[in-house]
Order: sequence, then structure tokens, then C-alpha cells
Amino acid sequence: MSRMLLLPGDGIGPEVLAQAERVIEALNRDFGLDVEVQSALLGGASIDTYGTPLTAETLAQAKASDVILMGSVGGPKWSDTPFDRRPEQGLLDLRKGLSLFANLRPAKCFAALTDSSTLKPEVVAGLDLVFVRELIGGVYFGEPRGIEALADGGRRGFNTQSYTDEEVRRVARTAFELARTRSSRLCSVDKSNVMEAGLLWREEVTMLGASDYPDVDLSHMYADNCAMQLVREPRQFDVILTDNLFGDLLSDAAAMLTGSLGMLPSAALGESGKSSLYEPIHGSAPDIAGKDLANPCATILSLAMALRHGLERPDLAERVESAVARALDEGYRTAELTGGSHRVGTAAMGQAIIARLHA
Ligand SMILES: NC(=O)c1ccc[n+]([C@@H]2O[C@H](COP(=O)([O-])OP(=O)(O)OC[C@H]3O[C@@H](n4cnc5c(N)ncnc54)[C@H](O)[C@@H]3O)[C@@H](O)[C@H]2O)c1
Ligand SMILES: CC(C)[C@H](C(=O)O)[C@@H](O)C(=O)O
Ligand SMILES: [Mg+2]
Repeated sequence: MSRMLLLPGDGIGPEVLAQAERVIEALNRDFGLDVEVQSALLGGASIDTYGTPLTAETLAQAKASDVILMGSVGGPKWSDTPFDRRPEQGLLDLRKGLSLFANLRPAKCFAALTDSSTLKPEVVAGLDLVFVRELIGGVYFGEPRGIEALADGGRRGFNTQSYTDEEVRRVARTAFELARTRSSRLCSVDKSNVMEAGLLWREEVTMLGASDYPDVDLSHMYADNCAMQLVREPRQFDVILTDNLFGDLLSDAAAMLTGSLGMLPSAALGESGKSSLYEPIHGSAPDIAGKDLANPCATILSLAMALRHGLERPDLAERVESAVARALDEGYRTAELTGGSHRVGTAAMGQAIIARLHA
């Protein structure tokens, strides 16, 4: 028996996670999955109940779980509170508290959605790349940070971009290992032309590649060029290794290559054998929350990643991914996706996927 913790969060989080939960129930009932599910509050929902976005109990519960599946956190209700009491801080504390340093964000264009991208079909058809985003370092966590009053009466906001050699090496290892299971090509993305932390990043990745992964074809790219190349010719990439902030930005941009932000799953991994966290890359989408409009595919595909990486059930991961592909092939589309023949809401999309688990 494996243990899974569900953290629905805020906005569309509970809506999309409810669909993933139905998939888990179906897998437990019909396909030999043996997962015990618990739920807890995270983000704004936790602030409203406990006054803090992540309680010590929930963190302990997460540590005691094999895998954690999260919806999304945040929203306008909490956007005026100090950083340490914002919903997003709960997620950052969870990632840090579990030492989840490597964030895999696959951007895959399903055949049925080739026409749903804002880019030409011939640019995105067959796209299949993965970001390996460093997740618990960089400017998100660097000190000092703050907003201070200046002598002239003005104010200064400041954050610190910081990486140690070991922080770079451990996430780079994940990326090199992943590249070996794919086409053995790795592109490391940084701003080593501008930042010392970027220069150290490039040097460490280069040294690690030369010493431990000479078989992997390593290239480097500046982050601004990478943003441009992603929309110019995205299929040149296979595995992209990058830092916390660039990975956040570039993965949202890459989402549109696949048709929608609502399609991209993610896996946050730490040391093997420890708990890992799975979540769609999108946010709480306050503009569509509570309307049965959200696309649950990213969350259901995140569950597939949990089955593959955390629960050692690659067979069930493939079953879930195939069910998503089939639902799309048969024309099921949530509101934000173009094309298709069955315009459905969040719950009906979940149902369409569950119905295709058996095929
Ligand atoms: N991992 C997370 O929990 C996470 C990620 C990103 C943003 N956020 C938070 O979410 C809140 C809203 O942020 P935002 O509006 O900038 O980003 P967002 O990702 O919530 O939404 C951006 C746009 O994409 C659409 N969208 C997102 N997910 C969708 C889905 N599954 N189906 C259909 N459409 C979808 C939204 O309707 C919106 O128009 C903020 O508080 C932000 O901090 C949380
Ligand atoms: C909500 C926020 C902390 C988070 C991030 O910036 O990492 C989100 O944008 C993401 O992509 O998971
Ligand atoms: Mg993001």
C-alpha cells in the first residue's frame, strides 16, 4: 500500500484535483493500484482555516507520504498579505521542506492538439521536450531580500540570485540522467553573460558533463535566446536544464506550444526514495474558478507522472496518458482548447478520460 496526499489548494485547484481523484479511484478499483489517499489544506485554503499557508502537520503528512498531488494555490483574496503569509509561500515551503530540487516539466504536443497551438501546426507537431527546472534555489530563495526605505524617501526592492556549486550539480545530474534515457542531448540555459550565478551555473554543468557524462551532447544557450528559439523552432530541444526563475517563465511559454497551459504536468523530485510532489504547472486561474471550465488534463497527467516516478507503476502511467490522448483524439475539449467536436466542462472531461482507461 502506497500513501498519497492530495492538496487541492485554491481556485480551480480543487476542481481539477477532484478529476484526478476519480482517476485514482478507478485505478484502485479496476487496475490493481493500491494507494491510500489523504487530503490536507494548502495555500489560501490553509490560511483561511489555520492562519498559515502550510502547517507543520501538513508538512509532516507530506513527508510521510510516498507522493503528493497538488492542485494550485493563490488568488486575489490573499494577494495583499505579506509574502510569508501568502498562499504561494506555502507551496515554496513545501518544495523546500521536502528538498525537491528537480522539477520535470514535460511539454508534449498531443497529436489531436496540433491545431490548438497559437503556432503553426508544422512548428509544433510531435513536440516532446522536458524542462528540468531547479526548484529550491536561485532568486526565489536567495538572501537578502526585502523592500527597504531609502534616505531620499524612496524605496528599494531587492532579491538575490544565488546558486552554490552543489545546488547546480545535483539538478544537473538529474538532467544528464534524463537525457541519457531520451536522445542524449541536453541544453543548459542561463544568463552567464550577465550574472555571476549564471557563470557558475555554466561552469559547473560543463565540468560535470565532461567528467561524468561525456556521452551526452551538451549545449548551452542564453535564456533570452531560448525564449525566442522555443517559439521559432521548439523541436530542436529535447531536455532543457535551467534555473528556478527561467524554468518558471520558459515552461509557461512552452505550454502554449502544446495548445494550453491546462495541458502541462510536472514532477518535483528530490533524493530517491523520498516523497515527491506532482502538480499542474498552471495556477489557480481565478478568472475561470468555480465555473466548471478548467482543463483537468494537466493534473491528470501529473498523476501519471506520480505513477511513473513515485509509485513505480509505469504501466498505469501509460494507461492514463493513453486515456487522455484518446479523449482528445475523439474530440473532447475543455473551453480554452480550439477544435474538437465535444465541448465539455471539467467534470465531463474527467469522465471522458476515465471512460477510456479501459480501452
Ligand atoms: N503552482 C501553482 O499553484 C501556481 C502556478 C502559477 C500561478 N499560481 C497562482 O495562481 C494565481 C493566478 O495566477 P495567473 O492568473 O497569473 O496564472 P494562472 O496559471 O492561474 O492562469 C493564467 C491563464 O491561464 C488560464 N488557465 C490556467 N490553468 C488553466 C486550466 N487548467 N484550464 C484552462 N485555463 C487555464 C487561466 O484561466 C488564465 O487565463 C496567482 O495567485 C498565482 O500566484 C499558482
Ligand atoms: C505559485 C508559484 C510559487 C509557482 C512558481 O513560481 O514556482 C508557479 O508559478 C509554478 O510554476 O509552479
Ligand atoms: Mg509558474
